[in-house]
Amino acid sequence: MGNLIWTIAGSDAGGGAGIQADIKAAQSFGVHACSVITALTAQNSMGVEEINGVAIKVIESQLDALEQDVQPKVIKIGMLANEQQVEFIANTLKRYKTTWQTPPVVVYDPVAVASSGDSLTEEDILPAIKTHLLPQVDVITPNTQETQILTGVYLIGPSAVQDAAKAFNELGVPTVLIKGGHWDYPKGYCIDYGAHQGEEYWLGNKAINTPHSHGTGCSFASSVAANLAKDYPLKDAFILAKAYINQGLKHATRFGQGIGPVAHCGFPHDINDYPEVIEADSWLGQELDLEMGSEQVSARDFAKIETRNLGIYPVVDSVDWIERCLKAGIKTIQLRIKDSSDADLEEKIATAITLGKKYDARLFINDYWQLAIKHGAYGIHLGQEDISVANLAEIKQAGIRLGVSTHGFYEMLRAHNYRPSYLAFGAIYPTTTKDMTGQIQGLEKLKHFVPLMHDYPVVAIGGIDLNRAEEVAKTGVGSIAVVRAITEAADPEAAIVELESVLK
Ligand SMILES: Cc1ncc(COP(=O)(O)OP(=O)(O)O)c(N)n1
Ligand SMILES: Cc1ncsc1CCOP(=O)(O)O
Ligand SMILES: [Mg+2]
Repeated sequence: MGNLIWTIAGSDAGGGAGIQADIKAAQSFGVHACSVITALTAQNSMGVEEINGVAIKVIESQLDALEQDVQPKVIKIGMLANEQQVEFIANTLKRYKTTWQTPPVVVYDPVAVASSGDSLTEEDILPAIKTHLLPQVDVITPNTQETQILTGVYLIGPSAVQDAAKAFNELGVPTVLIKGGHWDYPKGYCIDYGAHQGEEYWLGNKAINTPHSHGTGCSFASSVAANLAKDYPLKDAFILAKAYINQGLKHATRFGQGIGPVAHCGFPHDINDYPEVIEADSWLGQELDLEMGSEQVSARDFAKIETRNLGIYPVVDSVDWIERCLKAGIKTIQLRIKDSSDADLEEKIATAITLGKKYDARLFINDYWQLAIKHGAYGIHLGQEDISVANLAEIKQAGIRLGVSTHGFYEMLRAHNYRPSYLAFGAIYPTTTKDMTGQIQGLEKLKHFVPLMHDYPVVAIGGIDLNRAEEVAKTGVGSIAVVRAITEAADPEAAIVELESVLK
């Protein structure tokens, strides 16, 4: 069931962490949280006074009541008070994973110590966590201290962080998100590390200087859980969780006499709250010793486009279509030829560029950036894989605009590193034009993407036809790229007029 998670965690009487934080974080992302309470902690902003673990039969009855009603896609685990609870939850998760039609994804925040420094367990539960619980966990979100305690790896540098993630893999957890809030490497920065399905992600930003950080761990893990429940890919859930915490730390205030709680302010809509996707060619990448791809020649700040509203943007595969659309008044267009063995490729590209100039239009060449530079194109459109291998410095030096494809929040921020001329976002809907399996973004993500990236011209692409154009236009997007809505229209010229009128 989407848009719903279970959180199995402790109650914080102070209202800043535990179940209370979990519910607020999930709610901020539009996700409902069912709550199974493992302990009633007596704590306030100054410390933990009592833990009060809940009896197993009471935990069991909460779980049974929920199981009879709703089976979530994601279960978030937080504080477990004693060894008995760890074993019981581990066995229960094992049963869910083997008997439910869709096994739940388990996100575990290994809460052992509160931000006040006080222990949050009644006894030493470490051996039970390692033996019983971790093999049932899919995603773990430890901080520096929890990583060191659980793996025995001391985080002295980036390679130690990678080693710790591998140690978690060996303990049975496939996906690891290590939070660097207390790591302070490089000095003054907060770097988080993710390892998932053979991919690695480093996210970073300047540390936010506030003492009021109570509940960040719970809120981070619940944000990850909520966004996974929405079927967002792990890397997007990771980005959103970090942006959510940054936003919350910036707005955090004190309520009592001690450490105040992280604030819960809804979906993070300010790009300044988002971390940098750290790549090898950046200053942070060098500090972390990340390896540069051998072919990569990077650059940023590409030529600007004179407007943010690129209008209806046909993406077509022939010179004939280019000419037909330009004659019909189109001002932004792309030549997308996917057959690189086409004998007349260069001639087609050169002719399309000449036509673009004749009709005073913004003509982008997809993929063939060398030919586009050679023939003086207005712009080049590249995919995420292409920006790792294309010579971006040459494109920039030629003064040619660069459009970049993005599929989700992680790729959005990766593209933002290069400050391209526009950002494309898609596929918004399923399409038969290109295999976009697992990359359908939907309208809700576009609604967030447009205000976040308001400094760029934004192009929505994928499965958009006349019927859908209106809801897409309502997101405020300045351009809609289409293939079939024009090339398969009974009357392409009329389709162009109708699409343009919806976007205006
Ligand atoms: C406007 C626009 N947006 C996205 C794409 C897709 O480009 P890319 O990711 O390079 O994939 P291919 O088009 O090469 O299959 C696009 N072409 N135009
Ligand atoms: C090239 C491309 N990139 C993302 S979706 C897409 C195809 C869009 O085609 P259509 O408008 O026919 O769905
Ligand atoms: Mg391409």
